Amino acid sequence: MPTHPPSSLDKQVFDVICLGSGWAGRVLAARCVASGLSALIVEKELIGGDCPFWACIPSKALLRPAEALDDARQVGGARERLSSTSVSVDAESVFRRRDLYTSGWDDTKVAVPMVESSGAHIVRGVGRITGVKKVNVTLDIGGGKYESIDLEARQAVAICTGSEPIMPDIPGLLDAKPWGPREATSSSVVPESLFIIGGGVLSVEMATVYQSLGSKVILASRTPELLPSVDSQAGEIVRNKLESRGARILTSTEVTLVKRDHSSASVTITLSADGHSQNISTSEILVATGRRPVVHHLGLESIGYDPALIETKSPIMVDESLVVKSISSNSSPWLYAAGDVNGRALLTHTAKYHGRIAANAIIARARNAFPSQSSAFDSFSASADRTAVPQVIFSDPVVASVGLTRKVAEQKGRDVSTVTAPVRTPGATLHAEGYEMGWAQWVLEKDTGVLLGATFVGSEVSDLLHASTVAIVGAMRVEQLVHAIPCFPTMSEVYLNLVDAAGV
Ligand SMILES: Cc1cc2nc3c(=O)[nH]c(=O)nc-3n(C[C@H](O)[C@H](O)[C@H](O)COP(=O)(O)OP(=O)(O)OC[C@H]3O[C@@H](n4cnc5c(N)ncnc54)[C@H](O)[C@@H]3O)c2cc1C
Ligand SMILES: NC(=O)c1ccc[n+]([C@@H]2O[C@H](COP(=O)([O-])OP(=O)(O)OC[C@H]3O[C@@H](n4cnc5c(N)ncnc54)[C@H](O)[C@@H]3O)[C@@H](O)[C@H]2O)c1
Repeated sequence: MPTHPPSSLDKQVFDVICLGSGWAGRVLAARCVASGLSALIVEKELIGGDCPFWACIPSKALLRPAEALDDARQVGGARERLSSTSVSVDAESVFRRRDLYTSGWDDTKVAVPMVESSGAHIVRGVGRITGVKKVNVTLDIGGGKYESIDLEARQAVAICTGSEPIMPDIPGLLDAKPWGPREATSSSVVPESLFIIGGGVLSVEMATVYQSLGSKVILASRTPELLPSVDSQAGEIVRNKLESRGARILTSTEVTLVKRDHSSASVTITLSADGHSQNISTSEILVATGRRPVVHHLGLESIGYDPALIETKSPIMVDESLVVKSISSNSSPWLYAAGDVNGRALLTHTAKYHGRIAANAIIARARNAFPSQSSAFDSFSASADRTAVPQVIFSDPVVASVGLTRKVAEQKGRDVSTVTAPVRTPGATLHAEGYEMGWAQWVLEKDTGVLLGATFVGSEVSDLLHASTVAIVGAMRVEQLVHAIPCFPTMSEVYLNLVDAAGV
């Protein structure tokens, strides 16, 4: 039952109205309220958005038990307590742990109180823009009845509607009722075999989860390498580990036909690679072929936004303070788009960052204090989107990267060099005797030595990343980084290996 139907609203005018209660909308609303503005969040599903229920939190909750078991297996003294090397995670307990972290998909336990304690108002329903600073909210209350309310924003409306999975147009796929990210993160069933379409972040993380739970995993990527968004060596290391544990990885491969036999519950997949085709049988399929922004049915046409951009489901174009471009309006900037919907980086931490930047801009404009000239490091510009987006891929081993890869830097016409080093430090070997997979790389601007990108691959490397993020944002030169002394014996001594490799 909806807890905050439209009829529960005691006013129709708010300073700020957010469509969507994911991290982008929640951070934006909370910051505006903390500055004395009133804010309303409109949400059509669970309050909290994707991250706590169907994305980051359940996926990482599912990954952690196998990681902990692996760590124990690599450390003498702990290893001996495991009765045999074939000990694996207990699937039922893994799912139970995941259910705790998602609060059983009940948003009233954590997410609603969190928003309410921020002082933002919440209403359940589908939000739609009906004109400049105007929003309509409709809620289906069952029995063919709807509740609806027209609202007005004094300062701003923020589109924080997130993204949705892309379903590729493969004959038979829809009829086979494949899993998407929601089913993969909320399932309490371990399929005997799982065929994953896609070779990106979600594919690799879910391959790791279901392999650890006992499924036979087959992954088909149309790209020649796994994880094409990071440096190819990182994708190669992850591929080798998945294969060493029994997964079958098919690259440069297209799925051309899917056929589910509803009587036997098995699915036959037809694949094509190098002009040859083959059939593979599986019990379940996961589609992990990327996401696109939720821009349809938002009423954007009512304010002159190009219908072709809505039709093609293109990300909403925004300026540096995340104001929507290309709408017909004579009033000062009032419409913002934050998080996945603007397509800049589809990550929770960037959604939070966008919420912060857009809120800062809304507050400054409400106070007539918005600067006439913007600069990269003012608090109203989402400049990190262009230079220093960090991402941790929770594969085995973990891949943590920030900034430019060599390939992207070169595509941008930058003259760069790379230095690489093993994550082989006293800290790493103390962490785990079997620490053999660690690898790190910096991308440096050739003539200045300024750090542009960093990648770390290995167990427990995720927290190594932030130091490189700070160095990239600060445009630090590798000579300066010699003076950032990492502690002994920690894994951060990989930074010594990198400055050594850079010859400084
Ligand atoms: C399986 C998986 C794992 C992931 N793991 C990570 C991770 O480990 N780390 C990371 O940084 N990122 C991760 N991501 C990405 C992350 O989940 C997203 O980037 C993040 O949730 C985006 O937040 P958002 O606020 O933009 O949108 P969302 O969280 O998607 O919120 C948008 C909300 O808007 C609502 N909405 C849409 N239209 C309307 C409307 N018309 N009216 C009212 N409400 C509406 C939706 O119901 C939704 O609740 C993962 C994604 C997936 C799929
Ligand atoms: N740890 C994290 O930060 C995390 C985890 C999961 C998801 N996410 C985010 O969620 C988003 C979605 O993840 P994703 O893995 O679905 O997207 P992705 O963009 O990372 O990867 C999709 C992959 O699917 C491939 N593909 C597309 N169509 C295909 C087809 N018909 N057949 C075979 N392969 C095909 C693409 O080449 C691409 O490599 C990403 O932007 C990601 O950043 C983040």
